[in-house]
Amino acid sequence: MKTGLYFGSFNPIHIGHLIIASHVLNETDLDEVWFMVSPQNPFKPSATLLNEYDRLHLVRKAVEGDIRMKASDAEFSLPKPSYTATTLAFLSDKYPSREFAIIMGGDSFQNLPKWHNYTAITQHYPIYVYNRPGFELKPITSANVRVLDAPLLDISATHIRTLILEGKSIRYLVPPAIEGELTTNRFYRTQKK
Ligand SMILES: Nc1ncnc2c1ncn2[C@@H]1O[C@H](COP(=O)(O)OP(=O)(O)OP(=O)(O)O)[C@@H](O)[C@H]1O
Ligand SMILES: O=C(O)c1ccc[n+]([C@@H]2O[C@H](COP(=O)([O-])O)[C@@H](O)[C@H]2O)c1
Repeated sequence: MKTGLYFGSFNPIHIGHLIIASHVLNETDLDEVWFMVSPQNPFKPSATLLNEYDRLHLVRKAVEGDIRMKASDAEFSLPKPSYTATTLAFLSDKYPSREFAIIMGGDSFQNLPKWHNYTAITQHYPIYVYNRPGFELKPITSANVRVLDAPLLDISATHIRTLILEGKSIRYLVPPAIEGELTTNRFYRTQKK
């Protein structure tokens, strides 16, 4: 079984994430994708971050009915901030018969050499990179990288949060199942200090 691990804050999940996951499943030999919801990215401020249980719930809703995808809370019980190398060691230990690969956008890939223990990641796990507008892909020699040939998607969670704050529509940017949840629960309606 080959599992693609898609790490992210998913604050909130959007159709960019889902299109990327589906593209990877269609075009590679990965059998499934796990969305790894990170409680706290070591590099990102937490001011705009919805609590991890709400973000996990939105990811679950977004992938409901697609048997190729699942939401994981594995990082919830690991130390914070969420260091990917730590999570990978934990998962490889817990699931010895699974083969893991990593899926990430060009913005994350560009920063990879600054990540905690990054050579443990690049030496042991293949990385599927999905280009992102505005980010140049510089090769990392130690890594087993496959750049996906796919259209660029100029969609970000930051833009979605701004639209919500301004009272504008986010229709088509998130799956319908979570658009209703975001509205009902008034998520991202107020700017946290
Ligand atoms: N439009 C996109 N194209 C390619 N990769 C993307 C896209 N959106 C997100 N990703 C990738 O998905 C992963 C998780 O991203 P994340 O949850 O931070 O979404 P985001 O839209 O970048 O959020 P934010 O705007 O809050 O920084 C990262 O590897 C990121 O590079
Ligand atoms: O391990 C690290 O040092 C590290 C540094 C920066 C980001 N990450 C992880 O990369 C993922 C992408 O984060 P984000 O917030 O851009 O969605 C998320 O799972 C972070 O925990 C991990």
